[in-house]
Amino acid sequence: MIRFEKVSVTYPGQGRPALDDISVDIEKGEFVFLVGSSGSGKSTFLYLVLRELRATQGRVYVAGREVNRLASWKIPRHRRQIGTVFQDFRLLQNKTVAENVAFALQVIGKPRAQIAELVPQTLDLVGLDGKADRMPDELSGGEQQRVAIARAFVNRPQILIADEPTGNLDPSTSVGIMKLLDRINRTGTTVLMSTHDNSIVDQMRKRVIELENGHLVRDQAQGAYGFQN
Ligand SMILES: Nc1ncnc2c1ncn2[C@@H]1O[C@H](COP(=O)(O)OP(=O)(O)OP(=O)(O)O)[C@@H](O)[C@H]1O
Repeated sequence: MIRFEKVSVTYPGQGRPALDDISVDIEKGEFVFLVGSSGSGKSTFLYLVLRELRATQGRVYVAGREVNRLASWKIPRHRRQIGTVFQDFRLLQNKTVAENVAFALQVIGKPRAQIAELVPQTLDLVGLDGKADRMPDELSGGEQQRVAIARAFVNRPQILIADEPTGNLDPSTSVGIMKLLDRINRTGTTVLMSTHDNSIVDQMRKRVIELENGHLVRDQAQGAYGFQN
């Protein structure tokens, strides 16, 4: 589903590459944690998948397409198959919960009847039934993140990218968010999540890819946050 072949990225004016000769293969339906200290290259990795950024060298394939070579008019369609969730939720503050989720479908031209069906269904899935008419600032952080996940998932993307999704949440709320991401993964969605949260990585025991100064230093099935034999 996601394949990096000898990928390097050097930002303009930087001597040292942010990613250096990364090769990795992520299969459809996998759940992968991307870990590493600040500046190790995690966001750069995610930006490549989204084609927010192009590799300086090497090839990035997403769902069978080499994204570096995508014509610019094809990029929106490419991004449509990837749902994204961020640490800071990024909800539209002047729209209700249901409107935030519906908006993701409106911008891609989904018919009204389909939106009316998918939005409540997805709010139900993320545990927000009954909160459809609330405004984002009337919700807890965990609930806001659930809205963001509903918005990312409502179009049933093949891939869900979560960049530090629990970074602003307390530990017990984070556990609920992880259960939800796990449930989404079980529907067949490939989940790629960057995190600094060692207890979550240790609890989930999923594949762990660790970056250090732009190098891939560990790729371990059912791994922990720090290396353990
Ligand atoms: N737009 C940019 N221009 C120049 N250098 C950049 C740019 N974005 C990132 N970098 C550099 O690339 C390296 C990797 O950064 P990246 O943001 O991918 O790390 P990260 O692992 O996501 O860090 P964090 O955990 O703090 O989000 C760092 O050395 C960073 O300073």
